[in-house]
Amino acid sequence: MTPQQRTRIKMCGFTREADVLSACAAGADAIGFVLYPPSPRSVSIERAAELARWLPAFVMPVLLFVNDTPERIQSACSAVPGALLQFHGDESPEFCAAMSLATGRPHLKAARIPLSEVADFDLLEFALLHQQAQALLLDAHVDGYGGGGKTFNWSLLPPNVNAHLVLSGGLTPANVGDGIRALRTHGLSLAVDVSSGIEAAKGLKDANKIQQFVAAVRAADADLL
Ligand SMILES: O=C(O)c1ccccc1NCC(=O)[C@H](O)[C@H](O)COP(=O)(O)O
Repeated sequence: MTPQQRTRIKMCGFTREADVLSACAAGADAIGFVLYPPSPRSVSIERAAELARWLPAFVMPVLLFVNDTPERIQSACSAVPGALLQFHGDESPEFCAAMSLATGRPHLKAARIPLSEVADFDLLEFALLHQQAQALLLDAHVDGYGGGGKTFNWSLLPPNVNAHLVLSGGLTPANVGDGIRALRTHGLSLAVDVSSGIEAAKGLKDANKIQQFVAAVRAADADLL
């Protein structure tokens, strides 16, 4: 039986102070900064540190990496106190665990799930491999590793995954309730993660969409809790 907990919300890909403030005011639990230069949402370590200083107590900064170096990960952790790490590339379980140990920071590991052959993705095996992760972020497999604004077929994921789950990939105010209902009992707990669905353009968030997204999550929880 999955413990009945409210759905926590991570919002990702921030580049502007005003957007960070909007997300925190709306009720985001975590704010992600993309430290992957090829992404249009990418910020420097210094910029991430500047933006993270606007976070109130108890709103978690998340630093997102794709196949990065231990040195740059360590440098980013020094610049952004208390940040959670998110590994969104091809990082091995050993690398992720070693970086959490070296930095003292928990990590999320992204599972990039094929859009069509979801059934071919062995989530139970992935969870077993990444047991050291604080949670698994279930994202759609898109070109460029992430932030693609596409959903995968949630109904094809197995239940009873022995991990905390973060549903990601193509979530919007219109569909996030369905995602919560589809996956609420699949893991030890459920959170949601969004980037494209709260944007006016890549890296530029829309305050109304942010508020609508949070309201939709709260409404889904109210139905289920
Ligand atoms: O957001 C990006 O540009 C990005 C680039 C490369 C790797 C990961 C990236 N984002 C990771 C996230 O956590 C996103 O929130 C997640 O992929 C969902 O994005 P979206 O489908 O746009 O909501």
